[in-house]
This record gives sequence, C-alpha cells and structure tokens, in this order.
Amino acid sequence: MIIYQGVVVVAMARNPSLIRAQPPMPSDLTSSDCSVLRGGASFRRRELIFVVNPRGANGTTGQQWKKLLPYLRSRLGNDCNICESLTSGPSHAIDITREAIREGADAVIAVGGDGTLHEVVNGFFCGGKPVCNHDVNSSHSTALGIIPLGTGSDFARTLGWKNDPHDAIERIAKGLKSKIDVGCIAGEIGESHYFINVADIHLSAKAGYYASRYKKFGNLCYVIGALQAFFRHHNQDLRIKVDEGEWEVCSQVTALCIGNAKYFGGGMKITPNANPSSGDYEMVILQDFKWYDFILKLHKLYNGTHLSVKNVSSRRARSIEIEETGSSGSIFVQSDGEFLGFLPRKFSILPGVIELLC
Ligand SMILES: Nc1ncnc2c1ncn2[C@@H]1O[C@H](COP(=O)(O)OP(=O)(O)OP(=O)(O)O)[C@@H](O)[C@H]1O
Repeated sequence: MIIYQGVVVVAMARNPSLIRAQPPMPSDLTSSDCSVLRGGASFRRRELIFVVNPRGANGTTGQQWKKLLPYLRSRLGNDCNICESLTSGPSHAIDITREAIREGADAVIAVGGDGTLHEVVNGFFCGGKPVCNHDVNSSHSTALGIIPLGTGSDFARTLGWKNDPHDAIERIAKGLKSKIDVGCIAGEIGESHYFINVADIHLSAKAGYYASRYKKFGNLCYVIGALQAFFRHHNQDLRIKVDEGEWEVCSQVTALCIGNAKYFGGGMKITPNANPSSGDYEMVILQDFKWYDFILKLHKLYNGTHLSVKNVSSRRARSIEIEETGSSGSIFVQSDGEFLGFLPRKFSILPGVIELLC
C-alpha cells in the first residue's frame, strides 16, 4: 500500500477497480481505534477496505452502494481512509481480502450478501493459516466488518442486526470489536475451506446448489431449489464421528446442518442454539423426512422450533467427521450456501479467530 498526502492506493490481486482518494487528515479524530500521537506529527487513520459485490441481490447491491457512498464518506471520512474495491466475479473477494490484510488494513468490510461475506471470511485464511500483515513488526490485526446489502443476510440475522446500512456504518464508526469463531472444513486432499454461518449436507445442500441457479427470483429461489432437490432424493445412512469419539451410524439422514450461526437459506433458523462466540457448533440432524414433512413442518424450520419434532436431533460439537456408509460419492456438501463438493469431510472450529466490528 502506498500512502502519499492522505491518498491511499491499494494494489489488488486481480481487478484494480479500487479506490477512492481521501482528503488530507482532519484535525479532530474521534474514533477510539485511530491511534494518535498527541504533540507529535504522527497519527494514524483507520484503513477501511470495502469489498463490494456490485452484482449482489441481482445488481441491487451495486445501486444501493452508490447511493450510500456519500453518507459513508461523510460519516467515516474524517477518521478513516476509505478504499472501495468492486468484485469482478466469484472468488475475487477472497483475493482482495488477502491482499488488504497483508497490506495492513484495519478492517475489511463485506458489502453484499452472505456469499460475499463467505468469500471475505475465506480471504482471512490462506494455505490453512490466517493471513498476516506483511510487516512482521506490526501488532495490529485486521477486523471483519459487514454491510448487509444482499438477498439473504443470514449471518447479520443471527446477530440481531437489521438490514439497515446506516446501522452498519455506525458499527464501523464505533470500531468496537468482538472475537467470533469460524468453521473449518477439510476435504479429502487436505485443502481447507471456511464458513461463518452454516455448513450442511445432503438434501439442503442439494437444494442450495439448485437455488443458486435461480437467484434472479430473490428468496423464492430457495423454494424452487428445494423442489428440484426433492426430485429423486433418497435419505442416506451416514457415519459420523463427534469430538474424536467413536464412529456412529446415523440412519436415513435427510439433511445434516452444522451451525456456527443460526440461519441459512434466507431466514431458516436451522441451528437455533448456535452462537458464533461459543467455541463450538450446533449440529442438527433431520432423519427419515419425506417431502410432505417439509411442507407440514416448514414453519417450524423457519422459526427454529423444529428441535422438538420427531426425527430431529441436536447436539453440540467442536469436531465432526462425516462419511458415507456406501460409496455413491454424491452426498452434497455446502458451506455458507456455496457448493463445496461431496462427502467425506471433516469439520473443526477455530474459536475466536476473527475480530468482528460489532
Ligand atoms: N462481479 C460479480 N459478478 C457476478 N458474481 C459475483 C461478482 N462478484 C461476486 N460474485 C458472486 O456473487 C455471489 C453472491 O453474492 P452476494 O452474496 O453478495 O449476493 P446475494 O445475491 O445477496 O446472495 P446471498 O444469497 O448469498 O445473500 C458471491 O458468492 C460471489 O461469488
């Protein structure tokens, strides 16, 4: 990152569609996170990188962002250097985030839906380790921020945040941070993948996979995806190992959901007791469900009262290994709504690994 006369230029990995120049330093810094050496010439403005998916929510994110920028600049511009980076396509947010952290950003803020947040979270890691500042002498870490402007905003829902970008800007302005957990999924060949919301397996993952093709219909895409997934669906026996214990067979699994947070699929409270600050997951298993069970019990899935329903179980876990009893190789795995591949997988949790601006 090059800084000259209060202007910030950040070089990013793929698309140089960054950046806004900021005016020179203000005389009055109010943010608690800006370090100021009073009596000396040196003081530090927070470096905020806004990772914006202009195509989020069918392009609405881009339009809302443009309208929001003048307010954002006026609210934060005195204390912070505001860098805007528009994503050019899937996975770009990962590259932008990694680069921003290496260059010493104070916060990377995901502007969009849960898909953009998921990519930004994955950008906090590389090669199985947290990404670090290039400057090994620097002690400050990069926080995660969120401006929920997408279709679902399921993570924000867990935190009880309204879908109001002005509230989100206030949280960023305050600069208060809280440590949150991140889920980690190891695949067969050892590569790691991260999630902040919910990872899920089998029917729900298949439904999410199909839903992603119908995003243009908004939240209706989840209903269409579910209907398509039910077509030729078979419940499956799975082998599960929890917290390094014994392998157990779990019969006729319809869907298995591992929650770091509570919601998925645009507001379904699937893991109602999950808490991203608890250091563990809530694992909810639906067994032997028929298509009509979903219709009859859908309202319970949405309001989080399904744990008392027959064939639904919940338990807490820090580590979960799951494999098929057979070898169909076709049990879908989804991570924060992104199709990841098929079983087997191992899920572990990284407690308090990211600081969230809250
Ligand atoms: N410029 C782009 N063009 C097309 N797709 C993009 C672009 N930038 C990012 N994406 C992809 O769009 C996906 C969805 O983004 P995002 O979550 O912001 O929108 P959404 O429509 O609200 O979806 P969600 O249901 O996840 O809330 C991301 O996972 C990302 O891979």
